[in-house]
Amino acid sequence: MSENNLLFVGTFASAKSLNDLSIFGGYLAVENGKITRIGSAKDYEAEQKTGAFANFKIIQLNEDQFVIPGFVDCHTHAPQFPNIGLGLDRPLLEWLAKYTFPLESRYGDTNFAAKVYDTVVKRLLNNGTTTTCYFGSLHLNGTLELAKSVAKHHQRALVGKVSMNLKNEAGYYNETAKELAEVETFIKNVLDMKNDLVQPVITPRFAVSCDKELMSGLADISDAYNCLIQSHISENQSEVEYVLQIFPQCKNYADIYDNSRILNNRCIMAHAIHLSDEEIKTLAEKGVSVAHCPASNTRLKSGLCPVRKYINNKLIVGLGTDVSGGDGSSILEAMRRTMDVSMHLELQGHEKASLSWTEAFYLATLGGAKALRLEEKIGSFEVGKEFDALVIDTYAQDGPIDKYEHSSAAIEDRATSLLEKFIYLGDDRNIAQVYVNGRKVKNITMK
Ligand SMILES: Nc1nc2[nH]cnc2c(=O)[nH]1
Ligand SMILES: [Zn+2]
Repeated sequence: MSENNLLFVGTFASAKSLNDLSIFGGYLAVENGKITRIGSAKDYEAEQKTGAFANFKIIQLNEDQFVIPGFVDCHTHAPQFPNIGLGLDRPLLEWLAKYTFPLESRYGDTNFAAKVYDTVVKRLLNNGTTTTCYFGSLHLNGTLELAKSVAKHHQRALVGKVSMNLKNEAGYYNETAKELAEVETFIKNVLDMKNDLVQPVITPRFAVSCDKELMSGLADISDAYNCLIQSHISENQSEVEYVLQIFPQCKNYADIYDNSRILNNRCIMAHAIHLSDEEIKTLAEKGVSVAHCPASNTRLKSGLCPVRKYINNKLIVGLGTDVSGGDGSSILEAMRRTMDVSMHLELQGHEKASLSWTEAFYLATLGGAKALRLEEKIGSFEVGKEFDALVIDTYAQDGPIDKYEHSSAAIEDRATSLLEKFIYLGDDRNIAQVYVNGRKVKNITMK
């Protein structure tokens, strides 16, 4: 029996598209990290008898347990985790100046960075986030510590060294030539790690912190290394007004980035709350994806992001926690906030704006994988994809979900109800096992 060959037997749920939730009972085989076979319960019985699975470690789930794809967090700030749940009394630009830049400035200290980042990565894996797209800080070596923590704990991630060259009160920025050189060194260092799970992402913070020269230089580096590029757009009304003042030649916020050549199908933009129809069209045409961060958008009083409208306009959308603007690091929580914000929009008169729990589940998994251009590898259960997955134990001991004898007779499909309950009520106590590329990175002993 090989530890590299795993055979899960039980119930599997994954979203194949926004409107196609697939739930089936049967088996799923993993060899060297990849899904190699999927079959029905009947196939399993038959093949088992032939000894076809003799070389597999069998993980037999009970009727209250099921397997789902790992969660994808398309946007969070690792260095801001010490501030999680603190300082949420100011809107964006004041919040950055008062709380965020002073904290991020400390990550020149690599010991401090290593300690914080280890805690961050462990917390996210415990929450079932198998893939994260991270903002680090301005510091080259500090952010390399983040890449090292990710590799050490076997998470899948995109890691970005933040770029800023415009002055701020905290003195937290770099001169342009130094910044461009450091970004290139950062990329080379991450690529030299030769870790298939970790890739660099170019990270101009936003147009308040970066001029056109820096952003165009970063666009060139992104093209040269075929790297993804991430930033923030149109999060807060005062931010939008300010950037239009400092880029008077640009007709709107998207135009600023377009002029710097950073809008393309390798680009992920966080927030995108206050976009005009023209900007939505530009982002969709360029193939830009949006990281929707509902917790942060509420806590920093930024606004209600019209996700349904974006999906209808063919924008690719994934979910982000955006710590520490966001007050939680769990994608389960982000799914619920997504449902709430979309319902608040509907209650305000935006027709059919609300997103269902199955749609939120899609955004948290395959939607996020698409947003990060990882859909060929992860996000759903298909033969050939890498096995990033969570084993869910619905009624875990001391967990948040109680088992009742009777629930609504209208809910016929037991497996679907278990997933629905987990999405509305579950937390990390229900996430019994976490796998990244077939390797177990969390294990709670199950009944
Ligand atoms: N929410 C959020 N928005 C930003 N815009 C620029 N930087 C940040 C940040 O750190 N957090
Ligand atoms: Zn952010």
